[in-house]
Amino acid sequence: MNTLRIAGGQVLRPDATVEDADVLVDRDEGTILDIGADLDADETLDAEGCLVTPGLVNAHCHVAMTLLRGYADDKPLDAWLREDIWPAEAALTPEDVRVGAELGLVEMIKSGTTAFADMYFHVPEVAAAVDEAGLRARLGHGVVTLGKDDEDARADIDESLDVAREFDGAADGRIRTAAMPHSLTTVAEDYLREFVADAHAEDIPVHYHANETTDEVDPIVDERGERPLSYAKELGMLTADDFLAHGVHVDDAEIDLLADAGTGVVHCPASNMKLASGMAPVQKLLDAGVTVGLGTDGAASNNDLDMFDEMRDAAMLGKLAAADASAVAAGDVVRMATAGSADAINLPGGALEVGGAADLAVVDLDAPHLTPANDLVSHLAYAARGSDVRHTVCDGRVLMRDREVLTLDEDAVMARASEAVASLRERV
Ligand SMILES: CSC[C@H]1O[C@@H](n2cnc3c(O)ncnc32)[C@H](O)[C@@H]1O
Ligand SMILES: [Zn+2]
Repeated sequence: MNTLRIAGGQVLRPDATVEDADVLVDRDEGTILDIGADLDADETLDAEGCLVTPGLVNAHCHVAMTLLRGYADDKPLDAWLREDIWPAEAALTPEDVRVGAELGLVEMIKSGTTAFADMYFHVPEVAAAVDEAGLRARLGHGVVTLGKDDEDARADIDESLDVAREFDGAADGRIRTAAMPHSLTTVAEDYLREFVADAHAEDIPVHYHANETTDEVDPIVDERGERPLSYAKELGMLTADDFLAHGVHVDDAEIDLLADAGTGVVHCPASNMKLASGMAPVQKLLDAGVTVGLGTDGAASNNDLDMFDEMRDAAMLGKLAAADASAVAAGDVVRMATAGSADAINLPGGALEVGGAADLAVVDLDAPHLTPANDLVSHLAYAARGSDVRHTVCDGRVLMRDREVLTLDEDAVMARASEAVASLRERV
Protein backbone atom coordinates (compact mmCIF):
# COMPACT_ATOMS: atom_id res chain seq x y z
CA MET A 1 0.00 0.00 0.00
CA ASN A 2 1.24 3.48 -0.89
CA THR A 3 0.54 5.99 1.87
CA LEU A 4 0.66 9.74 2.41
CA ARG A 5 0.67 11.47 5.79
CA ILE A 6 -0.58 15.03 6.22
CA ALA A 7 1.35 15.72 9.37
CA GLY A 8 1.40 18.09 12.31
CA GLY A 9 -1.72 20.11 11.64
CA GLN A 10 -5.16 20.60 13.12
CA VAL A 11 -7.99 18.71 11.45
CA LEU A 12 -11.55 19.93 10.89
CA ARG A 13 -13.91 17.03 11.67
CA PRO A 14 -17.46 16.58 10.33
CA ASP A 15 -18.97 17.75 13.64
CA ALA A 16 -17.12 21.11 13.17
CA THR A 17 -14.67 20.36 15.98
CA VAL A 18 -10.96 20.83 15.41
CA GLU A 19 -8.34 18.40 16.75
CA ASP A 20 -4.54 18.10 16.58
CA ALA A 21 -3.99 15.08 14.36
CA ASP A 22 -2.28 13.60 11.32
CA VAL A 23 -4.31 12.36 8.37
CA LEU A 24 -3.14 9.07 6.83
CA VAL A 25 -4.14 8.49 3.21
CA ASP A 26 -4.17 5.33 1.09
CA ARG A 27 -2.96 6.75 -2.21
CA ASP A 28 -3.90 3.62 -4.17
CA GLU A 29 -7.52 3.74 -3.04
CA GLY A 30 -7.73 7.54 -2.66
CA THR A 31 -9.26 7.17 0.80
CA ILE A 32 -8.49 8.23 4.39
CA LEU A 33 -7.03 5.34 6.37
CA ASP A 34 -6.69 7.00 9.75
CA ILE A 35 -6.88 10.31 11.60
CA GLY A 36 -4.69 10.28 14.70
CA ALA A 37 -1.27 10.72 16.23
CA ASP A 38 2.20 9.73 14.94
CA LEU A 39 1.09 7.83 11.86
CA ASP A 40 3.84 6.40 9.61
CA ALA A 41 3.69 6.78 5.82
CA ASP A 42 5.70 6.57 2.60
CA GLU A 43 5.51 10.30 2.03
CA THR A 44 4.73 13.26 4.27
CA LEU A 45 3.05 16.57 3.56
CA ASP A 46 3.89 19.12 6.25
CA ALA A 47 0.81 20.71 7.86
CA GLU A 48 2.50 22.33 10.89
CA GLY A 49 0.65 25.56 11.73
CA CYS A 50 -2.12 24.62 9.29
CA LEU A 51 -5.77 23.60 9.36
CA VAL A 52 -6.58 20.50 7.31
CA THR A 53 -10.09 20.86 5.90
CA PRO A 54 -12.20 18.83 3.50
CA GLY A 55 -11.53 19.92 -0.09
CA LEU A 56 -14.05 22.60 -1.03
CA VAL A 57 -16.79 21.60 -3.47
CA ASN A 58 -17.92 24.14 -6.06
CA ALA A 59 -21.38 22.81 -6.82
CA HIS A 60 -22.27 25.04 -9.78
CA CYS A 61 -19.80 26.38 -12.32
CA HIS A 62 -19.12 27.00 -15.99
CA VAL A 63 -15.38 26.53 -15.62
CA ALA A 64 -14.24 27.55 -19.11
CA MET A 65 -15.90 30.95 -18.61
CA THR A 66 -12.61 32.04 -17.04
CA LEU A 67 -11.88 33.19 -20.62
CA LEU A 68 -14.77 35.68 -20.31
CA ARG A 69 -13.70 37.07 -16.93
CA GLY A 70 -14.01 40.85 -17.21
CA TYR A 71 -15.38 40.55 -20.75
CA ALA A 72 -18.80 41.94 -19.79
CA ASP A 73 -19.73 43.29 -16.39
CA ASP A 74 -22.37 45.40 -14.68
CA LYS A 75 -25.45 44.14 -16.50
CA PRO A 76 -28.44 42.02 -15.38
CA LEU A 77 -28.56 38.34 -16.33
CA ASP A 78 -30.72 38.49 -19.44
CA ALA A 79 -28.94 41.43 -21.14
CA TRP A 80 -25.53 40.08 -20.09
CA LEU A 81 -26.23 36.66 -21.66
CA ARG A 82 -27.92 37.88 -24.82
CA GLU A 83 -25.82 40.95 -25.63
CA ASP A 84 -22.37 39.77 -24.56
CA ILE A 85 -21.88 36.22 -23.30
CA TRP A 86 -23.82 34.11 -25.80
CA PRO A 87 -22.33 35.89 -28.87
CA ALA A 88 -18.82 35.36 -27.42
CA GLU A 89 -19.52 31.72 -26.51
CA ALA A 90 -20.74 31.04 -30.06
CA ALA A 91 -17.18 31.78 -31.21
CA LEU A 92 -15.42 29.54 -28.67
CA THR A 93 -13.56 26.59 -30.20
CA PRO A 94 -13.03 23.24 -28.45
CA GLU A 95 -9.39 24.33 -27.88
CA ASP A 96 -10.60 27.56 -26.24
CA VAL A 97 -12.82 25.59 -23.86
CA ARG A 98 -9.92 23.25 -23.04
CA VAL A 99 -7.59 26.09 -22.05
CA GLY A 100 -10.37 28.03 -20.29
CA ALA A 101 -11.13 24.90 -18.26
CA GLU A 102 -7.45 24.38 -17.44
CA LEU A 103 -7.19 27.98 -16.27
CA GLY A 104 -10.22 27.51 -14.03
CA LEU A 105 -8.86 24.24 -12.67
CA VAL A 106 -5.55 25.87 -11.76
CA GLU A 107 -7.52 28.55 -9.95
CA MET A 108 -9.61 25.93 -8.14
CA ILE A 109 -6.61 23.87 -7.07
CA LYS A 110 -4.86 27.01 -5.81
CA SER A 111 -7.88 27.90 -3.67
CA GLY A 112 -8.51 24.44 -2.16
CA THR A 113 -11.36 23.23 -4.36
CA THR A 114 -11.21 19.51 -5.11
CA ALA A 115 -14.58 18.86 -6.77
CA PHE A 116 -17.10 20.79 -8.83
CA ALA A 117 -20.19 20.53 -11.00
CA ASP A 118 -20.00 22.07 -14.45
CA MET A 119 -22.50 22.92 -17.18
CA TYR A 120 -20.99 23.91 -20.51
CA PHE A 121 -20.35 22.72 -24.05
CA HIS A 122 -17.36 20.97 -25.67
CA VAL A 123 -17.55 18.67 -22.63
CA PRO A 124 -14.91 16.21 -23.96
CA GLU A 125 -12.38 19.06 -23.62
CA VAL A 126 -13.55 19.89 -20.09
CA ALA A 127 -13.32 16.19 -19.17
CA ALA A 128 -9.78 15.93 -20.57
CA ALA A 129 -8.74 18.96 -18.52
CA VAL A 130 -10.28 17.48 -15.35
CA ASP A 131 -8.54 14.16 -16.00
CA GLU A 132 -5.18 15.93 -16.33
CA ALA A 133 -5.70 18.29 -13.38
CA GLY A 134 -6.74 15.49 -11.02
CA LEU A 135 -9.95 16.97 -9.60
CA ARG A 136 -13.36 15.34 -9.27
CA ALA A 137 -16.30 16.67 -11.27
CA ARG A 138 -19.89 16.15 -12.31
CA LEU A 139 -19.97 17.38 -15.91
CA GLY A 140 -22.73 18.00 -18.41
CA HIS A 141 -23.55 19.58 -21.75
CA GLY A 142 -25.94 22.53 -21.26
CA VAL A 143 -28.96 22.53 -23.57
CA VAL A 144 -30.81 25.62 -24.86
CA THR A 145 -33.64 25.04 -27.36
CA LEU A 146 -34.83 28.65 -27.49
CA GLY A 147 -34.33 30.04 -31.01
CA LYS A 148 -33.44 26.63 -32.46
CA ASP A 149 -35.37 24.62 -35.05
CA ASP A 150 -36.48 21.09 -34.14
CA GLU A 151 -33.45 19.43 -35.69
CA ASP A 152 -30.96 21.61 -33.81
CA ALA A 153 -32.88 21.37 -30.54
CA ARG A 154 -32.92 17.57 -30.72
CA ALA A 155 -29.25 17.46 -31.67
CA ASP A 156 -28.42 19.54 -28.58
CA ILE A 157 -30.43 17.20 -26.32
CA ASP A 158 -28.87 14.11 -27.92
CA GLU A 159 -25.41 15.57 -27.34
CA SER A 160 -26.21 16.14 -23.66
CA LEU A 161 -27.39 12.53 -23.23
CA ASP A 162 -24.50 11.11 -25.26
CA VAL A 163 -21.92 13.04 -23.27
CA ALA A 164 -23.55 11.96 -20.00
CA ARG A 165 -23.34 8.32 -21.07
CA GLU A 166 -19.83 8.48 -22.50
CA PHE A 167 -18.01 10.30 -19.71
CA ASP A 168 -19.69 8.82 -16.64
CA GLY A 169 -16.90 7.11 -14.70
CA ALA A 170 -14.09 8.70 -16.75
CA ALA A 171 -10.79 9.80 -15.16
CA ASP A 172 -10.65 6.64 -13.01
CA GLY A 173 -14.16 7.32 -11.75
CA ARG A 174 -13.48 10.92 -10.72
CA ILE A 175 -15.83 12.19 -13.42
CA ARG A 176 -19.58 11.65 -13.11
CA THR A 177 -22.15 13.26 -15.36
CA ALA A 178 -25.63 14.78 -15.53
CA ALA A 179 -28.12 15.86 -18.17
CA MET A 180 -28.19 19.64 -18.11
CA PRO A 181 -31.14 21.60 -19.52
CA HIS A 182 -30.01 25.23 -19.14
CA SER A 183 -33.22 26.43 -17.42
CA LEU A 184 -36.99 26.12 -17.26
CA THR A 185 -37.40 29.03 -19.70
CA THR A 186 -34.62 28.37 -22.23
CA VAL A 187 -35.73 24.79 -22.98
CA ALA A 188 -39.27 24.42 -24.33
CA GLU A 189 -41.73 22.26 -22.39
CA ASP A 190 -42.07 19.33 -24.81
CA TYR A 191 -38.30 18.98 -25.15
CA LEU A 192 -37.79 19.33 -21.41
CA ARG A 193 -40.34 16.62 -20.61
CA GLU A 194 -38.79 14.13 -23.01
CA PHE A 195 -35.18 15.04 -22.11
CA VAL A 196 -35.73 14.58 -18.37
CA ALA A 197 -37.64 11.31 -18.83
CA ASP A 198 -34.90 9.93 -21.09
CA ALA A 199 -32.17 10.95 -18.61
CA HIS A 200 -33.95 9.47 -15.61
CA ALA A 201 -34.72 6.26 -17.49
CA GLU A 202 -30.96 5.73 -17.56
CA ASP A 203 -30.41 6.97 -13.96
CA ILE A 204 -28.75 10.14 -15.23
CA PRO A 205 -29.39 13.05 -12.81
CA VAL A 206 -30.59 16.43 -14.06
CA HIS A 207 -29.02 19.80 -13.26
CA TYR A 208 -30.44 23.19 -14.31
CA HIS A 209 -30.70 26.89 -13.42
CA ALA A 210 -33.98 27.76 -11.68
CA ASN A 211 -35.70 30.71 -9.99
CA GLU A 212 -32.66 32.91 -10.56
CA THR A 213 -34.38 36.21 -11.46
CA THR A 214 -37.90 37.60 -11.36
CA ASP A 215 -37.62 38.02 -15.15
CA GLU A 216 -37.41 34.23 -15.34
CA VAL A 217 -40.04 33.44 -12.69
CA ASP A 218 -42.78 35.90 -13.72
CA PRO A 219 -43.40 34.60 -17.26
CA ILE A 220 -43.77 31.05 -15.93
CA VAL A 221 -46.29 32.20 -13.33
CA ASP A 222 -48.14 34.38 -15.87
CA GLU A 223 -48.27 31.78 -18.63
CA ARG A 224 -48.79 28.62 -16.58
CA GLY A 225 -50.50 29.87 -13.45
CA GLU A 226 -48.02 27.97 -11.31
CA ARG A 227 -44.63 28.56 -9.69
CA PRO A 228 -41.49 27.36 -11.52
CA LEU A 229 -40.72 24.54 -9.09
CA SER A 230 -44.26 23.22 -9.27
CA TYR A 231 -43.71 23.13 -13.07
CA ALA A 232 -40.34 21.43 -12.53
CA LYS A 233 -41.97 18.80 -10.33
CA GLU A 234 -44.59 18.13 -12.98
CA LEU A 235 -41.77 17.65 -15.51
CA GLY A 236 -40.09 15.14 -13.20
CA MET A 237 -37.08 17.40 -12.53
CA LEU A 238 -37.42 17.47 -8.77
CA THR A 239 -35.97 14.20 -7.55
CA ALA A 240 -33.36 13.46 -4.90
CA ASP A 241 -30.74 12.90 -7.62
CA ASP A 242 -31.36 16.25 -9.32
CA PHE A 243 -29.92 19.60 -8.28
CA LEU A 244 -30.63 23.14 -9.33
CA ALA A 245 -28.57 26.31 -9.27
CA HIS A 246 -29.71 29.56 -7.63
CA GLY A 247 -33.20 29.14 -6.13
CA VAL A 248 -33.21 32.87 -5.40
CA HIS A 249 -36.91 33.62 -5.88
CA VAL A 250 -38.55 30.62 -4.21
CA ASP A 251 -41.70 30.90 -2.11
CA ASP A 252 -42.55 28.83 0.98
CA ALA A 253 -44.45 26.22 -1.02
CA GLU A 254 -41.48 25.76 -3.35
CA ILE A 255 -39.15 25.38 -0.37
CA ASP A 256 -41.43 22.60 0.90
CA LEU A 257 -41.34 20.95 -2.53
CA LEU A 258 -37.52 20.99 -2.46
CA ALA A 259 -37.37 19.61 1.07
CA ASP A 260 -39.90 16.85 0.33
CA ALA A 261 -38.15 15.85 -2.91
CA GLY A 262 -34.60 16.00 -1.53
CA THR A 263 -33.51 18.06 -4.55
CA GLY A 264 -30.27 19.96 -3.89
CA VAL A 265 -30.07 23.74 -4.27
CA VAL A 266 -26.75 25.35 -5.14
CA HIS A 267 -26.53 28.85 -3.73
CA CYS A 268 -24.37 31.23 -5.81
CA PRO A 269 -24.23 34.44 -3.74
CA ALA A 270 -21.55 36.36 -5.63
CA SER A 271 -23.21 35.82 -9.01
CA ASN A 272 -26.61 36.70 -7.54
CA MET A 273 -25.23 39.96 -6.14
CA LYS A 274 -23.21 40.92 -9.24
CA LEU A 275 -26.13 40.36 -11.65
CA ALA A 276 -28.50 41.91 -9.05
CA SER A 277 -30.62 38.77 -9.32
CA GLY A 278 -31.73 38.90 -5.68
CA MET A 279 -31.13 37.29 -2.28
CA ALA A 280 -31.83 33.57 -1.85
CA PRO A 281 -33.68 32.72 1.41
CA VAL A 282 -30.82 30.47 2.52
CA GLN A 283 -31.70 30.29 6.21
CA LYS A 284 -35.27 29.33 5.33
CA LEU A 285 -33.97 26.62 2.98
CA LEU A 286 -31.68 25.27 5.71
CA ASP A 287 -34.46 25.40 8.33
CA ALA A 288 -36.74 23.45 6.00
CA GLY A 289 -34.10 20.72 5.65
CA VAL A 290 -33.20 21.41 2.02
CA THR A 291 -29.73 20.21 0.94
CA VAL A 292 -27.89 23.46 0.18
CA GLY A 293 -24.52 23.58 -1.58
CA LEU A 294 -22.41 26.51 -2.64
CA GLY A 295 -21.16 27.47 -6.10
CA THR A 296 -19.31 30.28 -7.79
CA ASP A 297 -21.23 30.13 -11.10
CA GLY A 298 -18.95 31.16 -13.97
CA ALA A 299 -15.99 33.50 -13.60
CA ALA A 300 -17.73 36.10 -15.78
CA SER A 301 -20.40 36.72 -13.13
CA ASN A 302 -18.31 36.38 -9.97
CA ASN A 303 -15.42 37.11 -11.08
CA ASP A 304 -13.29 34.35 -9.55
CA LEU A 305 -13.61 30.69 -8.58
CA ASP A 306 -12.47 31.13 -4.96
CA MET A 307 -14.82 29.20 -2.64
CA PHE A 308 -13.50 31.08 0.40
CA ASP A 309 -14.94 34.28 -1.12
CA GLU A 310 -18.15 32.38 -1.71
CA MET A 311 -18.42 31.27 1.93
CA ARG A 312 -17.96 34.81 3.15
CA ASP A 313 -20.46 36.17 0.60
CA ALA A 314 -22.99 33.47 1.55
CA ALA A 315 -22.76 34.33 5.22
CA MET A 316 -23.00 38.08 4.65
CA LEU A 317 -25.85 37.90 2.12
CA GLY A 318 -27.70 35.27 4.14
CA LYS A 319 -27.79 37.57 7.15
CA LEU A 320 -28.96 40.50 5.03
CA ALA A 321 -31.67 38.38 3.37
CA ALA A 322 -32.97 37.18 6.74
CA ALA A 323 -32.44 40.59 8.42
CA ASP A 324 -30.85 38.55 11.19
CA ALA A 325 -27.15 38.58 12.11
CA SER A 326 -27.44 35.06 13.53
CA ALA A 327 -28.63 33.65 10.19
CA VAL A 328 -26.31 31.62 7.91
CA ALA A 329 -23.58 31.34 10.53
CA ALA A 330 -19.93 30.39 9.97
CA GLY A 331 -20.54 26.66 10.57
CA ASP A 332 -23.44 26.75 8.11
CA VAL A 333 -21.37 28.14 5.22
CA VAL A 334 -18.43 25.82 5.88
CA ARG A 335 -20.86 22.88 5.81
CA MET A 336 -22.47 24.23 2.61
CA ALA A 337 -19.08 24.54 0.86
CA THR A 338 -18.09 21.00 1.84
CA ALA A 339 -20.63 18.30 2.80
CA GLY A 340 -23.65 20.29 1.54
CA SER A 341 -22.17 20.72 -1.92
CA ALA A 342 -20.90 17.12 -2.08
CA ASP A 343 -24.40 15.89 -1.12
CA ALA A 344 -26.12 18.21 -3.61
CA ILE A 345 -24.04 17.04 -6.57
CA ASN A 346 -23.68 13.50 -5.22
CA LEU A 347 -19.89 13.17 -5.38
CA PRO A 348 -17.57 11.70 -2.74
CA GLY A 349 -15.79 14.11 -0.39
CA GLY A 350 -16.93 17.00 1.76
CA ALA A 351 -15.84 15.43 5.09
CA LEU A 352 -12.63 14.20 6.68
CA GLU A 353 -13.49 10.77 8.01
CA VAL A 354 -11.86 7.34 8.01
CA GLY A 355 -12.93 5.43 4.91
CA GLY A 356 -13.98 8.62 3.13
CA ALA A 357 -12.43 10.23 0.07
CA ALA A 358 -8.96 11.70 0.59
CA ASP A 359 -9.97 15.10 -0.81
CA LEU A 360 -8.56 17.88 1.35
CA ALA A 361 -7.10 21.37 1.53
CA VAL A 362 -4.34 22.42 3.94
CA VAL A 363 -4.85 26.05 5.00
CA ASP A 364 -1.83 27.93 6.33
CA LEU A 365 -2.89 29.79 9.49
CA ASP A 366 0.37 31.72 9.84
CA ALA A 367 -0.96 35.04 8.52
CA PRO A 368 -1.94 38.35 10.15
CA HIS A 369 -5.53 38.08 8.90
CA LEU A 370 -5.87 34.64 10.58
CA THR A 371 -4.41 35.77 13.91
CA PRO A 372 -5.35 35.19 16.71
CA ALA A 373 -6.76 31.69 16.27
CA ASN A 374 -9.90 32.34 18.32
CA ASP A 375 -12.17 30.17 16.20
CA LEU A 376 -10.92 28.33 13.14
CA VAL A 377 -14.39 27.69 11.69
CA SER A 378 -15.01 31.44 11.89
CA HIS A 379 -11.67 32.04 10.16
CA LEU A 380 -12.58 29.69 7.31
CA ALA A 381 -15.91 31.44 6.78
CA TYR A 382 -14.99 35.06 7.32
CA ALA A 383 -11.25 35.66 7.11
CA ALA A 384 -9.39 33.04 5.07
CA ARG A 385 -8.65 33.44 1.36
CA GLY A 386 -7.97 30.95 -1.37
CA SER A 387 -4.36 32.10 -1.38
CA ASP A 388 -3.98 30.77 2.19
CA VAL A 389 -4.21 27.19 0.89
CA ARG A 390 -0.78 25.57 1.03
CA HIS A 391 -1.47 22.05 -0.26
CA THR A 392 -4.41 20.52 -2.14
CA VAL A 393 -5.05 16.76 -2.30
CA CYS A 394 -7.74 14.99 -4.33
CA ASP A 395 -8.38 11.24 -4.44
CA GLY A 396 -5.17 10.79 -2.42
CA ARG A 397 -3.03 12.61 -5.01
CA VAL A 398 -1.18 15.83 -4.19
CA LEU A 399 -2.37 18.40 -6.77
CA MET A 400 -0.60 21.35 -5.15
CA ARG A 401 2.38 21.25 -2.79
CA ASP A 402 3.61 24.44 -1.14
CA ARG A 403 1.51 26.46 -3.64
CA GLU A 404 3.07 24.80 -6.66
CA VAL A 405 0.44 23.14 -8.86
CA LEU A 406 1.85 19.75 -9.81
CA THR A 407 -0.64 18.53 -12.39
CA LEU A 408 -0.83 21.52 -14.75
CA ASP A 409 1.81 24.04 -15.84
CA GLU A 410 0.35 27.23 -14.34
CA ASP A 411 2.44 29.73 -16.37
CA ALA A 412 1.89 27.91 -19.65
CA VAL A 413 -1.87 27.69 -19.02
CA MET A 414 -2.07 31.44 -18.32
CA ALA A 415 -0.09 32.25 -21.48
CA ARG A 416 -2.27 29.97 -23.64
CA ALA A 417 -5.46 31.43 -22.13
CA SER A 418 -4.33 34.98 -22.89
CA GLU A 419 -3.51 34.00 -26.48
CA ALA A 420 -6.87 32.27 -26.90
CA VAL A 421 -8.71 35.36 -25.71
CA ALA A 422 -6.70 37.70 -27.96
CA SER A 423 -7.76 35.59 -30.92
CA LEU A 424 -11.37 35.33 -29.64
CA ARG A 425 -11.65 39.11 -29.36
CA GLU A 426 -10.60 39.47 -32.99
CA ARG A 427 -13.30 36.98 -34.05
CA VAL A 428 -16.22 38.36 -32.00
C1 LIG B 1 -25.53 26.13 -22.28
S1 LIG B 1 -24.12 25.95 -21.30
C2 LIG B 1 -24.42 26.95 -19.85
C3 LIG B 1 -24.78 28.37 -20.16
O1 LIG B 1 -25.10 29.04 -18.97
C4 LIG B 1 -24.68 30.37 -19.10
N1 LIG B 1 -24.65 31.01 -17.78
C5 LIG B 1 -23.60 31.44 -17.08
N2 LIG B 1 -24.00 31.99 -15.92
C6 LIG B 1 -25.34 31.87 -15.90
C7 LIG B 1 -26.33 32.24 -14.98
O2 LIG B 1 -26.06 32.83 -13.84
N3 LIG B 1 -27.60 31.98 -15.26
C8 LIG B 1 -27.95 31.40 -16.43
N4 LIG B 1 -27.04 31.04 -17.36
C9 LIG B 1 -25.77 31.27 -17.09
C10 LIG B 1 -23.34 30.23 -19.75
O3 LIG B 1 -22.91 31.45 -20.27
C11 LIG B 1 -23.65 29.17 -20.80
O4 LIG B 1 -24.14 29.77 -21.96
ZN1 LIG C 1 -24.78 29.08 -13.95
